[in-house]
Amino acid sequence: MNVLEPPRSEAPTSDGAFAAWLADRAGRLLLRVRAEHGHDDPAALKRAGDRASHQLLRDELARCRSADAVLSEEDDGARQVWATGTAGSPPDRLGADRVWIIDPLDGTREFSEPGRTDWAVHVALWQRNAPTEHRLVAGAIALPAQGRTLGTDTPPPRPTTVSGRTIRLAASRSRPPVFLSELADEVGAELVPMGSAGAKIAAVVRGEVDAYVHAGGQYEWDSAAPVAVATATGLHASRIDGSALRYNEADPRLPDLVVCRPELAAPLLAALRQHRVLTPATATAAG
Ligand SMILES: Nc1ncnc2c1ncn2[C@@H]1O[C@H](COP(=O)(O)O)[C@@H](OP(=O)(O)O)[C@H]1O
Ligand SMILES: [Mg+2]
Repeated sequence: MNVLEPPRSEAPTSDGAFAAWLADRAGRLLLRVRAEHGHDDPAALKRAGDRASHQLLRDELARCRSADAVLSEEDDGARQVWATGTAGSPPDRLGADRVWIIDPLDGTREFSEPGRTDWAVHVALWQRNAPTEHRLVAGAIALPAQGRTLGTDTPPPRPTTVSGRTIRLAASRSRPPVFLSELADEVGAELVPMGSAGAKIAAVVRGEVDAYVHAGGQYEWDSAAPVAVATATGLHASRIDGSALRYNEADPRLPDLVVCRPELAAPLLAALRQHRVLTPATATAAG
């Protein structure tokens, strides 16, 4: 879906359309930041992109969804794990009924590299009374450099299965799990290195790859919106042990996941079972 930028006042009322509208707006801003800064100072470009997108998302959420809580990668203390005995008061989001889980710039590294299109903006809505285990009721992935936004308001159709060709398995280009090459050999897959969890899950949604497997570290904001879109499309999404992905937890770490065509879930999870025994799921090739 391509969303033309509407005037500020015309934020959609439905949460799904609002998520897509908001992610798209932040994406357009990031394109401007990238064009204005250039790539001479990648660290400064990353900082500028993170801040600009976070501020836009925060401002619009405060303006249009003021009663809801927010969990953003760029919030101070976002990575804090809350447990009984933790000093201070728990974050608002833990008592809220509706929480927007946002990653203002996923694939920050790729954003700072010229010509790369594998970076994204994630906007998801978690709702306490939702009927699913992940409780994500709306979400959108903006892929600004690809000129598209995928969202739950108009989920793309599930990609058709192409039989007889090699399975394509998307993997982090900078932090792939150590076991991934072996796993790919075992299931007869080729690895497709890519940046950004959102870009990789969007590639599964669009049928450009068949699966995405990650282990070794991530946070809720890295996968919430992409998982909302993937499951709305009918794809499988779980932890690599097959258990449910859960969001708005006291511990925001969500270190591993598998997103794939439904028919690949059983063989991939069976192969992953062996590797989880052999390799701690927290290990990555590059640390
Ligand atoms: N081992 C790890 N620990 C923490 N975060 C990780 C990680 N591996 C990947 N991620 C995060 O997951 C997102 C996708 O990573 P990758 O591009 O390597 O697939 C990135 O988000 P950000 O770009 O928002 O920081 C990255 O920081
Ligand atoms: Mg991220």
